[in-house]
Amino acid sequence: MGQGLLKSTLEAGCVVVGGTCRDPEAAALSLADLTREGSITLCTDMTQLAEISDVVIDFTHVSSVADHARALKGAGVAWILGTTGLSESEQRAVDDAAQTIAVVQAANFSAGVTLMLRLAREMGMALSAERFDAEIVEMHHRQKVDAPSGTALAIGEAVAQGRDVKLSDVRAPVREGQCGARKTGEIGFAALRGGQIVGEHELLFTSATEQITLGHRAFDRRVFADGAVQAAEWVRGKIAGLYSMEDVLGLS
Ligand SMILES: NC(=O)C1=CN([C@@H]2O[C@H](COP(=O)(O)OP(=O)(O)OC[C@H]3O[C@@H](n4cnc5c(N)ncnc54)[C@H](OP(=O)(O)O)[C@@H]3O)[C@@H](O)[C@H]2O)C=CC1
Ligand SMILES: O=C(O)C1=N[C@H](C(=O)O)C[C@H](O)C1
Repeated sequence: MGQGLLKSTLEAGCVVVGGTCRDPEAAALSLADLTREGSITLCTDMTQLAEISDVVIDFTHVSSVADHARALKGAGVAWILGTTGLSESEQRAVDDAAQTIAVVQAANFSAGVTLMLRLAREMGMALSAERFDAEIVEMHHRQKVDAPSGTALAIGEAVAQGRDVKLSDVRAPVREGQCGARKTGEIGFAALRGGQIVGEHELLFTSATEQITLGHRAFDRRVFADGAVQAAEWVRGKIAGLYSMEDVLGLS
């Protein structure tokens, strides 16, 4: 995502002042085609990057989230956060930072998935848990490190919200072996991995007599990068708070 974000940001006419990397030499080489030598500052920590930035776009790894929250909150810099797979305590660090700075957090920055979340909420509201079993299937590239995807979990949250329950109370455990019959009201997840699949999500509501599905397929990772840059342009001048891609697209 780093390279795609750099391309999208430059094409949008924003000034890219720098980025973080664990190995500046390797990063400089891989970015050589995209930047003039010395035109961006490669920082080894977020505090350094925050000092020179108005907005930071962050698609990295969960292990960095708490540090990034501290650094950006300390510097008063807006944060566009796309990293997925956060634990409850990492999410608390994000929520805490959002008391001081503007944060746009989305598990998926595409307009299609943003709309899908709204539709999933409405379907959850309309299709009762007693009659319709809700299941979510996602497919991604072989390098993805977290499962289910952040998007799949966000879809699950949206269905649960529509049904006025907490996802943590109804999330089905991973099925394997003698796992027993499906419980009424459960929301189940299945994650498939292979090749270079960009990101596919399907929400299925199945009753005894019919099935309705809602799906999204991303063809190019560019869709996430462009959405994140749109969020970065939108967030400038916003007061502290936790915003979503629905806010950015004016759907909230
Ligand atoms: N919200 C959305 O729309 C989308 C979200 N994502 C999410 O963004 C994140 C990044 O995805 P992707 O770019 O594919 O992942 P990669 O593994 O390709 O890249 C992760 C980057 O994070 C950096 N990094 C910083 N700290 C760590 C660490 N402790 N361990 C590993 N890497 C670290 C690495 O930098 P370096 O090695 O250079 O030091 C690396 O370049 C994931 O959480 C993914 O799910 C992805 C696509 C869309
Ligand atoms: O890691 C990815 O690639 C993606 N991650 C996000 C997720 O976990 O939902 C968004 C998108 O599906 C691609």
